[in-house]
Amino acid sequence: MTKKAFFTFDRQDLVQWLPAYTVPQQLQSSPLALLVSAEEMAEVYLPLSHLLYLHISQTRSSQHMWENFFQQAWPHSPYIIGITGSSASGKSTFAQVLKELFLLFPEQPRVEIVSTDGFLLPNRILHERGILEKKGFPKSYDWKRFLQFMLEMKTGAPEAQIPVYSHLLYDLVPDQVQTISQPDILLIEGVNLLHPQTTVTATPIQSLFDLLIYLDAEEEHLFSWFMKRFHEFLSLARNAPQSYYCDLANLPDDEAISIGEQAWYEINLPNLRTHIHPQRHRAKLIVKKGAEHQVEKVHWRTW
Ligand SMILES: Nc1ncnc2c1ncn2[C@@H]1O[C@H](COP(=O)(O)OP(=O)(O)OP(=O)(O)O)[C@@H](O)[C@H]1O
Ligand SMILES: CC(C)(CO)[C@@H](O)C(=O)NCCC(=O)O
Repeated sequence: MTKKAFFTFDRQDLVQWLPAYTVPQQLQSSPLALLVSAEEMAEVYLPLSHLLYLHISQTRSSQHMWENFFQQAWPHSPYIIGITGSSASGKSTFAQVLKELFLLFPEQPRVEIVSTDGFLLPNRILHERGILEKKGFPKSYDWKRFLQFMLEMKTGAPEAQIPVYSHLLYDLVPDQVQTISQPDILLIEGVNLLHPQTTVTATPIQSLFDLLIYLDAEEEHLFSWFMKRFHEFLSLARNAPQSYYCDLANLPDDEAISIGEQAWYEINLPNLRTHIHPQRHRAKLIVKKGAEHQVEKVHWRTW
């Protein structure tokens, strides 16, 4: 990484971003408190949310300036944050933590989370195209539909309906949609948000984000987080016969584990190495996590 292109902060630097902080009561009683400690909230996530608050406020004021200049009301458009990184890097958890913190902003914004998993092509089509083993690779998504959704959001559509993916079904959920109605802040999480996509859509998807965040971690940690979650899916599947993981849950442990490892080494790790990690410098904010998910360093792109 070129040093001049990024400001780098160690974890202990982050507290300086807030004049005074305590973990608000609401957060201590939230289900997320089981995952993210009060210390991590106070030392990392509150300072980060303050940084984002400033960025969001600055974007809003510049919008107001242009409204005055053009004498035109801007369409209702959410501030859109992309959260990207490897499978199991903690994107959905990170998005939920940010959402809880954003809800504490004085403006009380409406906040929604969307996963690009909903824009994966259904297994049937992945199978027809012979790319079921490439799930999560750029070519496994319907980017045109994703772009259409982003444009609807940015141009003030009253609501948009998008497909829903289930890890447990390992496919899109039939006849289920997520309805998004004019949020003020939209968090979008997915593995391949930084990939240029230039062959698929004329507009690069990155141009529709106000800020892109990359969650970075060593491969060995990502692998262990992936396997831990794989075990969680197996235990959930034991009582869910419709789950993709149900058959795996009934296999001897070592066979099930080797199927999980195969998904990591043959799909997610090649995706990380080929498409995801090499693009990380295109993010505005890179958050480096250590073995226990604790944030260790933060990089802010200066251009
Ligand atoms: N800050 C955190 N502290 C503790 N555990 C965490 C944290 N963030 C994520 N995890 C755990 O790591 C695993 C992966 O997290 P998560 O599901 O958020 O990842 P993801 O990047 O959204 O994955 P995918 O893209 O594959 O859906 C989960 O078991 C989650 O509980
Ligand atoms: C759905 C994605 C791409 C991202 O959430 C990923 O977690 C996934 O399912 N990858 C395919 C390989 C596997 O983990 O089974």
